[in-house]
Amino acid sequence: MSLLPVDEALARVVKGLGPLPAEPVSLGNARNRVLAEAVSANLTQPPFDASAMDGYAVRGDDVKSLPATLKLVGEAAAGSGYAAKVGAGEAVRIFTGAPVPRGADTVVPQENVETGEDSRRVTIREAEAGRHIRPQGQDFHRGEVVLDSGTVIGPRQMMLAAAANATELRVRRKPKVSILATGDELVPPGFDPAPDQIISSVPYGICGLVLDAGGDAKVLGIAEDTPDSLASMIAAGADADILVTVGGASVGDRDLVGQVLQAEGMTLDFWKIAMRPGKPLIFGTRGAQRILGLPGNPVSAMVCAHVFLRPMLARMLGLSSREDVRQKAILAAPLETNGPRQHYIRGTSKWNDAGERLVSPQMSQDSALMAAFAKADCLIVRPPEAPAAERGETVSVLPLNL
Ligand SMILES: Nc1nc2c(c(=O)[nH]1)N[C@H]1C(S)=C(S)[C@@H](COP(=O)(O)OP(=O)(O)OC[C@H]3O[C@@H](n4cnc5c(N)ncnc54)[C@H](O)[C@@H]3O)O[C@H]1N2
Ligand code: MOO
Repeated sequence: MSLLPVDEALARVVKGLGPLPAEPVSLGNARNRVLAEAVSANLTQPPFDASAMDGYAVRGDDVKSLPATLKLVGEAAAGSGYAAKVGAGEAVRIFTGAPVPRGADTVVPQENVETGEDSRRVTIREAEAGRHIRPQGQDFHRGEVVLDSGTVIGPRQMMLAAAANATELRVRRKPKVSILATGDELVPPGFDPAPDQIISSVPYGICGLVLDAGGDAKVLGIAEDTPDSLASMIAAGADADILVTVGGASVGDRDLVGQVLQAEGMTLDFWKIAMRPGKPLIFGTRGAQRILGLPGNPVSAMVCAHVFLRPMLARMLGLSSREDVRQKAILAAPLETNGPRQHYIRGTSKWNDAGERLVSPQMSQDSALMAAFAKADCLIVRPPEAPAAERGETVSVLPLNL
């Protein structure tokens, strides 16, 4: 029986997933959240015609012929403007950010002005009428949409929202992902493993990926390889939007996850796909909950999370554009003919002078190798039965450092 192709599996995994409801968040906590509603400016910026230089505010008409000696009538500083109107033959000392006083239409930088012994007069040496003023509303106007719904809030967007005086934003609720490891050989990080035990590392990788993708991650712990232990831990993940299990997905006598998930109410959608690594992937639903049963091999689990879990989270956050971020790269070493499964080959890249990505497949593609995987920067995506590829050929890669 031929295995389910990756693209079809992906379509089934994201089917019916849409943006989660909106919730408020204070601006200081908004980093990496996704706007559920557009942000409109609550004020106009700059709120007044502002000086862009330290210098003198004058009337353009008065500096048509230079040098021009003008009467110094006052001062406009940032935060305290000059209340009166600048008249003919007058200049006002002004600082960057200060409101340009009425009557003036030009700021002359102080480098172009001479101040003599008489502190009531200044001589303008060089000037360009109309220069060095930031007009009111040059950045944005009150009521203008400054950030669209669906925008990911980064540092620049936080600054803009603050400038627009929006102190609370409406963002998508974070998708809740609970992560359950399974296997009698596993102990949590920080414990002393017995000779036949290893550290449960995969949940931390999945946790990091979920946080990076804008979700909320909860590591549930480690279930033993018994139906009872699995069932009670699966119950602990009932409130998650997505329950992720790690391990026990294959065909071994202790690989119980698929059966127990179904006994606990999961409707199985698929189990096993044409993917390498990641063949034993399980996917099903339990009410509104999505369940992803990842293979235990660390690289298999993480590659499946990149290919399936990230797009699920993107959909729930209203970020469909993040689903396929494949890029072109040039092979720096040849590749063999591919088998029947879509192969995600771990690769490392260099960039040539033309800015092209040159990718080398890592020596070993064993799906248990975490140290090599941590050094990889992309996955070379090889379709099923792809013919052998020569050095210099163009391939498609999925960047890992998203
Ligand atoms: N006879 C067959 N054997 C296997 C097949 C197969 O088709 N026929 N498929 C292989 C493939 S491909 C994969 S991938 C693995 C997946 O197996 P499971 O999902 O059942 O995973 P486990 O057996 O539980 O573990 C595999 C491996 O990963 C380690 N592991 C598990 N959980 C963690 C964790 N939380 N942190 C770190 N490492 C973990 C576990 O100790 C094993 O070494 O099956 C192949 N076998
Ligand atoms: O599919 Mo397994 O994930 O090849 O190692």
